[in-house]
Amino acid sequence: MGCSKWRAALNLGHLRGQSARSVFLTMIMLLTYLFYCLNGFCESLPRPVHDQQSRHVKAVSDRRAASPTFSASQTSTLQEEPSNASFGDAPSNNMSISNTFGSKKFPQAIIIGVKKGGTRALLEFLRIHPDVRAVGAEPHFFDRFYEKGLDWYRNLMPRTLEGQITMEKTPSYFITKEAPRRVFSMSRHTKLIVVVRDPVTRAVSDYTQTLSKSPGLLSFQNLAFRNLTAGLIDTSWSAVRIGIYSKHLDNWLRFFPLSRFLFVSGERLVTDPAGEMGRVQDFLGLKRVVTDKHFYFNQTKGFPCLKKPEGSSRPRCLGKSKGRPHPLIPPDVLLRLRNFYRPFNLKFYQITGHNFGWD
Ligand SMILES: Nc1ncnc2c1ncn2[C@@H]1O[C@H](COP(=O)(O)OS(=O)(=O)O)[C@@H](OP(=O)(O)O)[C@H]1O
Repeated sequence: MGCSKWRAALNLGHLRGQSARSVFLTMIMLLTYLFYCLNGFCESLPRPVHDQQSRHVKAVSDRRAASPTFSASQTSTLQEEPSNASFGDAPSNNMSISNTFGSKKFPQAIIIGVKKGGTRALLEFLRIHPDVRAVGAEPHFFDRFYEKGLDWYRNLMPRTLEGQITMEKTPSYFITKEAPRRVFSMSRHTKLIVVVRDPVTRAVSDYTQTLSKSPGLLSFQNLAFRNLTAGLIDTSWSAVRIGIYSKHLDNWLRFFPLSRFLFVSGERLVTDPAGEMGRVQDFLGLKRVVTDKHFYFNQTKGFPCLKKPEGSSRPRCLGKSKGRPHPLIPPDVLLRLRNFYRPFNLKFYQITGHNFGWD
């Protein structure tokens, strides 16, 4: 009898010991996760900018607690210093808000345009690269939110580790008059990427987007022409104006040398994404990690898609608003528009030293 009681007691003790061990292990796991999150590693997925704005308040208090350390993590070409100290409380160099797991830095490279050029595709393709970290949403700092200040802007950026490049894309920067001066003030060394696409197709794509939001919109030709019978193009319509690339580029060239730009062909980004990504990675001083192994052509979508996008192990194409069918525009309307753009295109080819083949 004594023996069986002891055996039962021993079994129970064994069970209690096991459950205590699993509670202990769970606690350890929870604590590790908590520590991991506190250090910003739960933030790897892109958040809407507004969400990030609300976190700004917390970040300001974080910053007060953390002593800023100069980031020696970047290579010499990518290490930046804002050249203009006139921004009220703006930092005098790219001091980083650092912790053990990286720090937030100003972007060393920005995709500044053009709207409907293929900017989202380029950013998503770049994000596969382990040395690139980018904001998912468009920050619109240099056009809409400039008064919020550089600290606000930097705080939107993801944390980067040594050797990683911070990036963002906001296609409207390319046509914003004040943007070149503002970007220059942040850093004269910022690398500028412009994805350009045939301005006629781009205009139709732009129109398609507006039409999807306002179904009662006037026809393309009604908006594109000041006088339809005389064939006078309405350059005040943004869908037309954005495509005058040479004019917008002139504005940027007053601040940045041509060597600071990379012009990516929106057409080649579709027909040869790996080839175009090779040029982009070279320009950014990155190892050519993103190659043809990362892409496959999705027949249904009619566009290249990623085999393994950032943070996922499954293939993924861009959303429905990217690569959607365009309404049919009368050929004579397109021809007139093409004739309108020709001299501007030629000037653009001349400046950039690259014939994009739109004419
Ligand atoms: N891989 C892939 N998948 C889908 N779409 C692709 C891709 N590569 C380039 N494109 C072209 O990108 C066009 C949208 O350009 P943007 O991303 O610059 O648009 S936006 O300015 O951010 O709204 C979009 O324009 P539309 O075809 O008019 O929808 C596409 O032609």
